[in-house]
Amino acid sequence: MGSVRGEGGPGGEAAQIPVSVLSGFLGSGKTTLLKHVLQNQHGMKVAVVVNDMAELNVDAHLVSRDRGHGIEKMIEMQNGCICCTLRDELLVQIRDLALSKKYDYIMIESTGVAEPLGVAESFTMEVELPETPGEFVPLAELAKLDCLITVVDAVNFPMDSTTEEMASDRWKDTDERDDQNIAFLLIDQIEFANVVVINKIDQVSPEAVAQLEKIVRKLNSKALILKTSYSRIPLEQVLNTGRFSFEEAQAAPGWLQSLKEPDSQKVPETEEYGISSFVYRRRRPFHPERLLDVLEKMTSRDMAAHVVRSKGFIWLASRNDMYGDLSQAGALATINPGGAWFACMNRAVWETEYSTAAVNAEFLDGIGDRRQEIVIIGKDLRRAEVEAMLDSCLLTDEEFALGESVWKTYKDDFDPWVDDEDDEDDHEDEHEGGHEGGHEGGHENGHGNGKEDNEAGNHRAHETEQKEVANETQDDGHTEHAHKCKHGCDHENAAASRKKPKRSDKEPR
Ligand SMILES: Nc1nc2c(ncn2[C@@H]2O[C@H](COP(=O)(O)OP(=O)(O)OP(=O)(O)O)[C@@H](O)[C@H]2O)c(=O)[nH]1
Repeated sequence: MGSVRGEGGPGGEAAQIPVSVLSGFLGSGKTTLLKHVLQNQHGMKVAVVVNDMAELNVDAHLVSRDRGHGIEKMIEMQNGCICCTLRDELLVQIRDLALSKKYDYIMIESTGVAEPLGVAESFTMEVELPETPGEFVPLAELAKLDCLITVVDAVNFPMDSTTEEMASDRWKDTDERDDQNIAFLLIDQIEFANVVVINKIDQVSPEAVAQLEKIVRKLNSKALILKTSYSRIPLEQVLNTGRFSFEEAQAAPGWLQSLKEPDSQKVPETEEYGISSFVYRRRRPFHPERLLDVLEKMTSRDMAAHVVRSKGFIWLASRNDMYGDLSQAGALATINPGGAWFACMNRAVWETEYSTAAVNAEFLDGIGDRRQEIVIIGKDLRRAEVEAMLDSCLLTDEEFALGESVWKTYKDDFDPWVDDEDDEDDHEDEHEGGHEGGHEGGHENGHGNGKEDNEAGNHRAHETEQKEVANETQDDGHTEHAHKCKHGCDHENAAASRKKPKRSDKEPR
């Protein structure tokens, strides 16, 4: 991929900086796509804006851990959504990135509840020029919206209540909309996209993928549709595509509607769809066996309807040296190896190389920086219930008093977190393969939402599955290096990550 800056190219005349915007429901694979792009683009200076609705920006942490793979600048925006409450801030950020003239491209990852229409509308707005206060220019003079990409989760998309006809007839019938129907958010995200990525096809049957493709096509007759595992898209389909057109956008129902509403009447998407979040923080390890049981419950059909997404950093009693990355999206949950706790490292190393104030602030006697820190996002979320479930996994006082030598003996059925040598081998494989090489090294719980019984069918049954798949060729033609690749980990070297994590690993999460 060449280094192309707007229409003028680097050093050329023009040059609004091109912008691609990633949307897609919670947990569909946006961060995975962003990382895939950053790791595989060559020579472009890419600035990324990562927006998370929760107060803790886990995505930004995961993306910045891959710094050095094409990412030049990371802007974190949390506690709101760039298509509504944070729109003004987004405008200023894009303006500043464009005016700096340091970057070739901007990629924006919006929250799972963002409406791409709202983000696109931002490009019709004006921004004040910082050096000449009072002078405004249209954002579109500085930055050019290149492409809106929506990632669709093939596992969790509610196909059981959706046929093509329903999608095109019933769902589009505004009379039938009720404010809290997330299905309509999914529809909006698909309808207003230039590229729709149907992701997680490794987890569903070819028939289910084909049906979902038909639904997407009914909803959006023009978009390019890509079908992927781990969001591995060809880069030229999402960067410098020239697919977004203001003329076409103007024809979309609801275009500029939100700009006409007075601010006082604007309802944030989180409220509109009944979605809320909280951060679960504790300073006790989880018992691995009890955590596995709870993850099974959280990914069950009933519970997944409420706990739509959880992600964050966990402390497993049986693995006291490293934190794990927990990620649950609807019916799927994984735990991947994260990095070393500071408490397990040579103090002289991190004291000289990392911000001691930030690290010291989270140190407690006996446990160091170890902790649970998990963002829970849900619809009509029953916080007390979820907290009680997770609390039941924490070691009791008696168990805690027994110490690490006993914790290590606990039954732990999560996949092993790989050793350094294996990790290096796997990453070599990945680079040779020319893609992110992305299978989870973690434990995965899969629940099919009961879809195996219906015509969408053949999702994985309610089961617990250890991923140990070797070099399996996927439908999209990629070879999947499965069992030990640490998807989402520091690609430089796990040894480095364990003994000396990057600064970003330990910046306040
Ligand atoms: N099995 C499988 N898992 C996937 C695939 N793509 C992504 N995942 C996993 O799904 C989880 C969510 O992926 P993310 O990329 O973080 O999703 P997201 O859309 O950025 O999530 P939010 O920002 O929280 O809305 C992670 O554990 C990913 O590793 C896929 O194609 N197949």
